[in-house]
Amino acid sequence: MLSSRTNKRIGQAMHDYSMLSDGDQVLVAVSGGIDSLVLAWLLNHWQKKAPVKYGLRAVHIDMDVWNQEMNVPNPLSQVREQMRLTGLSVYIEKSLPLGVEERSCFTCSKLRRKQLFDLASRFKCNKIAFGHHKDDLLETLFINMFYSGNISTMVPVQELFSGRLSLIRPLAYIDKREVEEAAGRIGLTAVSNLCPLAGDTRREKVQKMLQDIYGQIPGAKASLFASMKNVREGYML
Ligand SMILES: Nc1ncnc2c1ncn2[C@@H]1O[C@H](COP(=O)(O)OP(=O)(O)OP(=O)(O)O)[C@@H](O)[C@H]1O
Repeated sequence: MLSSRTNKRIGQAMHDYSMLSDGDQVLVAVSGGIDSLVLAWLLNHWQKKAPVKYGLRAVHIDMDVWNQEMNVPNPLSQVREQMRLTGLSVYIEKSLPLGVEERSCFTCSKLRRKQLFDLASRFKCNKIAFGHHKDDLLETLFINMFYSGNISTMVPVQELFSGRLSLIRPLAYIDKREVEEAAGRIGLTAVSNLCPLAGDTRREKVQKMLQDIYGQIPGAKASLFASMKNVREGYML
């Protein structure tokens, strides 16, 4: 159901970083956004044909605190419905409590990450799959340079806790447009994100800047992406 180009690129990323091995138990982190829905469909679909045998457990952290704050109904039934289309059942757990004074994008995502680590341990999963894609990786590279003074990004595979847990990003080689195209082919629809803090302004600024560059310099996106694999350390300060 994926285009052969998209299929090939995802396979390449999985292969380049040895993302999956026999016996892996993968916790699939599903926000309800289009990226993680496509990810869930993909991992479920590949499980049937992959040469390695792995288990899957999809989880969604219910951020009801934000729905209440925005006075909108909880979209859980939509998350369940979309997950049904991916072929995976989803375990839903309420988000950890977030004090009023702690409400920031940073704290919220830090707590969610911690909760995902706990869920992985509880479900005996050695990997957590995230829906980040190529555009996310490129934006993070620039956010880190502009705002934190370092050159780094989210990596396709990241080992934590002395290798007891790995984060994997199978969509790392495909861009947002390809994820959306895949979603269209599969018939998935994003569940809207009603977080009142949504719209990370730093990310939005960088997104706009990058779109502008891609429009002006043909091939810039491919070059920038290639640069992340081609750091000439001898020519850095
Ligand atoms: N509430 C959640 N429950 C489970 N996993 C989540 C949740 N929110 C985010 N994630 C995971 O973290 C990744 C990045 O989160 P981010 O907030 O950037 O995603 P999003 O843009 O809201 O949704 P998506 O990436 O699914 O389109 C998601 O792709 C997903 O794997």
